[in-house]
Amino acid sequence: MDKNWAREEAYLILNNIITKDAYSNIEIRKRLNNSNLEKLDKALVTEIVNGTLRNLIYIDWIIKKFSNIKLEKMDSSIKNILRCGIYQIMFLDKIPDSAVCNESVELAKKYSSFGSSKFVNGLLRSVVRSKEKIGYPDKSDLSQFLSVRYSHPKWLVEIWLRDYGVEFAEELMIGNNQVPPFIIRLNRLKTTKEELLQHLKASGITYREGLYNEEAINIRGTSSIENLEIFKKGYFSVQDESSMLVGKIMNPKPGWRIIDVCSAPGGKAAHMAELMNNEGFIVCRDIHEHKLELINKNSNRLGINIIETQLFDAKDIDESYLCKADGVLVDAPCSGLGLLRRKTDIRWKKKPADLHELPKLQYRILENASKYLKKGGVLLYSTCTLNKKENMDIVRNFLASNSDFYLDNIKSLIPQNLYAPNAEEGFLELYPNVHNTDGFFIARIKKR
Ligand SMILES: C[S@@+](CC[C@H](N)C(=O)[O-])C[C@H]1O[C@@H](n2cnc3c(N)ncnc32)[C@H](O)[C@@H]1O
Repeated sequence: MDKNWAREEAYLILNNIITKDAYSNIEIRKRLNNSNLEKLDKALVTEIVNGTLRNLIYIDWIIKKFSNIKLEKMDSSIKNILRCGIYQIMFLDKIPDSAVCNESVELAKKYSSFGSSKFVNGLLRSVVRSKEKIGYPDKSDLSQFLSVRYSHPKWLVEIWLRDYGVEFAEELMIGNNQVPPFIIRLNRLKTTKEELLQHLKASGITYREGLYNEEAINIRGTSSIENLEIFKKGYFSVQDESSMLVGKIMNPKPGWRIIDVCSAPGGKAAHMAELMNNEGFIVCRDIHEHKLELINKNSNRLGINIIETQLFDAKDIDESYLCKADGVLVDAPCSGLGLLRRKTDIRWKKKPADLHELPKLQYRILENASKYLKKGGVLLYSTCTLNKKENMDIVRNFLASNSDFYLDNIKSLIPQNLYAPNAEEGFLELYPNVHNTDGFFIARIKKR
């Protein structure tokens, strides 16, 4: 295994994510799919990039502690070399600290200058010398302490302290720093569970059952899922169990007409089509044309032919669909704060201002979408965020102004082993620290 190469690749990927604003999950997948590195090296690259991003606030706090140059003034390549180095020193046992220092110095010479390599050497060696006593900021400023301790932005810590209290907020942040499980969803239109499991085994992939959904399989042992023949044949999709619960709680029947107003890339629509045994009709809309293409490609791969894609802005109303649908899905654009484990860059790329406009947009989309529903139809509102203003507040406001709608008891629709204290009230909140899923919100609303 060539650790040097792997660590250079990790630095290059991290640099692209931070300086070119690339999405962490997409950048890692793209670079590793095209790389000649071996499987173990690829795993190390992923670990260093995601680990550094997950712990970025803490790592930057350490750099500030040891540097006589202000972080903001530092050359970005040097900053990112230091970040990768400090992650390895503080969090990884498998690489000796001296090797990390030496290789970071070589990277600094290659991607910056000889002078900067001396700075990198000095700083990293100081970190190594004091690593046992670096600690965290003082607890007198609790949100600052938690922000650095768990590498979450201070503004987000403050929202969660307000919404959940200290103990739960802290547990949530610990949950967000865990490596998430890799879950796939069996496609019963194409294969059986037994057959899929045999194929996984034959491809050297280890697996266990999902936690909540019988079509969920938790897998390990592959870094390039798209290259697998069984993926190309449409035997499965990649989807977290939280998202699968959207389909389960919609509980669509064969023959239903469904409108998915914010549908791309179409994971939940495809699941609903599978649950409907590919019988009925699903209109998938989005405002981004290129994303609709992904839905079409995915439907073909999965053998689904009941999905039709349409470019349509959910802020507008389509008179031709009024009172026509058995089910309407509003999987709303949101702040994505439930995905911190998976999309490791979200926590420092997101800004508080990004959250301000969302509730207005979400409310408008929900209100418009509700008009497409038949009497007795199901309106499902979901987000992958953990922010009450984008979740229950939207649903409550909607119900307050639309008396012909009510929250529907979902107890019989969710797995018995799922902790869901609000199921009878018609909604579900999922948390990484409680459910080991992405953070998610789902409400099932019915029209009288
Ligand atoms: C959370 S994602 C949907 C994920 C999808 N349901 C799935 O399971 O794959 C939200 C989607 O809403 C789309 N979107 C954002 N604003 C929209 C609008 N005004 N009208 C329609 N779609 C919108 C985004 O492009 C994005 O694809």
